[in-house]
Order: sequence, then C-alpha cells, then structure tokens
Amino acid sequence: MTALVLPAMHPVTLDATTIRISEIFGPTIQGEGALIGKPTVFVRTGGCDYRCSWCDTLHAVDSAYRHDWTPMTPEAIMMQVEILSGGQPITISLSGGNPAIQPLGDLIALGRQMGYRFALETQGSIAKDWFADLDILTLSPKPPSSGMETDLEALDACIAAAGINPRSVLKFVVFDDEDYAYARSIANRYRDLDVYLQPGNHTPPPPSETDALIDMDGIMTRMRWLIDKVGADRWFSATVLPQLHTLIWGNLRGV
Ligand SMILES: C[S@@+](CC[C@H](N)C(=O)[O-])C[C@H]1O[C@@H](n2cnc3c(N)ncnc32)[C@H](O)[C@@H]1O
Ligand SMILES: Nc1nc2[nH]cc(C(=O)O)c2c(=O)[nH]1
Ligand code: SF4
Ligand SMILES: [Mg+2]
Repeated sequence: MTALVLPAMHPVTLDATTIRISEIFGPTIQGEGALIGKPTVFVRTGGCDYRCSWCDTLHAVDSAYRHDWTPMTPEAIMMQVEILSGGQPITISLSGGNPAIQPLGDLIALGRQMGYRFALETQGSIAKDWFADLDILTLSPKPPSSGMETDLEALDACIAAAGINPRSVLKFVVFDDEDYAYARSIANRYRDLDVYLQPGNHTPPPPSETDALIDMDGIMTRMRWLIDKVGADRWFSATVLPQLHTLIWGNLRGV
C-alpha cells in the first residue's frame, strides 16, 4: 500500500495567510512518537530555520527545492485533505521543514470546525500562539549529532505558548552517547512531559531521491543499543520507538 500523494495545487499569491506547502499525503499511519500507528494525513510545509546534518526530509528544507513548494490557502489545503480522507475527519499531522514558520492558525481553526484534529512536529525553535489550538504538540529538540544548538528560552516559549490544552510531548532522535545525555538533560528540565526516544537513521535519503537505500540492520542495532541504555539507566518513564514508517517503507517519500 502506498498512500496517495497529491501535488500541491491551486497556487495563490503569497500573503499573510498563505502557507508554503511541500507535500500533502495520506492516509498513512503516524510513524513516530505519541500517535504511532494512528491513521493520519500529513501536511508538510516547506522551509526550515535549521539544517540538521542527518535530516531525512531535506526536500522540505533545502532552498534548492523551493520551486516544489506551493503557496496555498487554508481552504485549498483542506480541500486536498478532504479528497485524501474521503471527507471523514482524521488527525492532520503538520510537519516540515519547520511548520512553526508558517501562518497555520487559520488552517487549524478551519480544520477543527470541520471536525479534524491537529498534531504538529517542530524542533521548538519558534513559538506561535496558535500552538494552543493543537491537539498534540511534539517538540523534537535537536541533539549534538545534528550540528544544531538548542535555544532553551525558545523551547520554554513553545511549551508556554501551547499552555494546558494540547498534550505536549518530547521526542528525541538519538545516534550516540552524547545525544542520549542531551535527551536526559532536556527531559529533566521538563519533567511533566512524556518522552519518546527514536534511533537515528544514519542513511537518510538525499533530497533528490524519493526511495533511497536504507541500512535497516544498522538502525535496528542502534534501537537495541538505545533500549539497553534506557534499561541500564532505569529510565522507566521513557518510551523507545522506531520510526515505524521507515521499518515498513524504508526511505520512501510520501508515506
Ligand atoms: C523531518 S522533522 C520535521 C519537523 C521538525 N523540523 C522537527 O525536526 O521536529 C520530523 C521528525 O523527523 C525526525 N528526523 C529527521 N531526520 C531523522 C533521521 N535521520 N533519523 C531519525 N529521525 C529523524 C526529526 O527529529 C523530527 O522528530
Ligand atoms: N508515516 C510517517 N510518519 C511520520 N512521522 C513524522 C514524520 C515527519 O516526517 O515529520 C513522518 C512521515 O513522513 N511519515
Ligand atoms: S529541524 Fe527538522 S526539518 Fe529542519 S533540518 Fe532538522 S530534522 Fe530537518
Ligand atoms: Mg519523516
């Protein structure tokens, strides 16, 4: 089964309410974190304020691919989502790039009126007041192996912006001991938030390829190492999960 991918259509002139879309696809299952296995449609925005060394979604980050990103209105996005979901409300997963760069408040308001639920994935570098209108906010601060620096004040601001309505969770990609120590220290700072740990994919697809080779054995070795770390540390509140979509479809895009 491959989820249907619709090309972004209905380009409009950019204004304060248009959203830069890289791709809209589904229904598929959420492959990561708190909603793993749940049916969802993905709305992926284009553009990111980070450039992680191992990003698996560079086609929505690298400005060389910006000609593939289409400005769309909330109405046009919901029309495409409705085609994919068959008009039946589903959880919409907002990802990117960094979706927090985009003006998503009107889209969330419109989708909620239509009965849809919203999850959002962000690295926690930019806070928006509309975080409070989400059902679930996944904050995925970036560990040392990414080459990025975490702005803790910005991360605090994201959690504060979400407030008490959405469920906020932390999700860490872990490649090595340093990343693991980073995850532990950030998790200690936000003791009320559930923590998800996922092994890094050291063979992320180059942005020009839609189905690049993946080293599944290497990822599974890292998964076992991560489980051993959590057990040895007695970190029993953490949840260790693979990227389920990666196990099923490898580096295939649009699933
Ligand atoms: C592509 S990012 C987009 C959303 C946002 N920019 C962020 O990083 O949270 C979605 C999720 O994929 C994770 N991810 C990206 N590259 C990965 C890789 N090579 N291995 C495992 N997870 C990866 C990110 O850490 C993040 O949790
Ligand atoms: N199935 C599936 N699950 C995902 N969870 C997070 C994803 C992302 O790229 O943000 C992703 C994705 O691209 N596909
Ligand atoms: S923050 Fe997310 S989308 Fe941006 S480069 Fe890092 S993993 Fe990729
Ligand atoms: Mg992904």
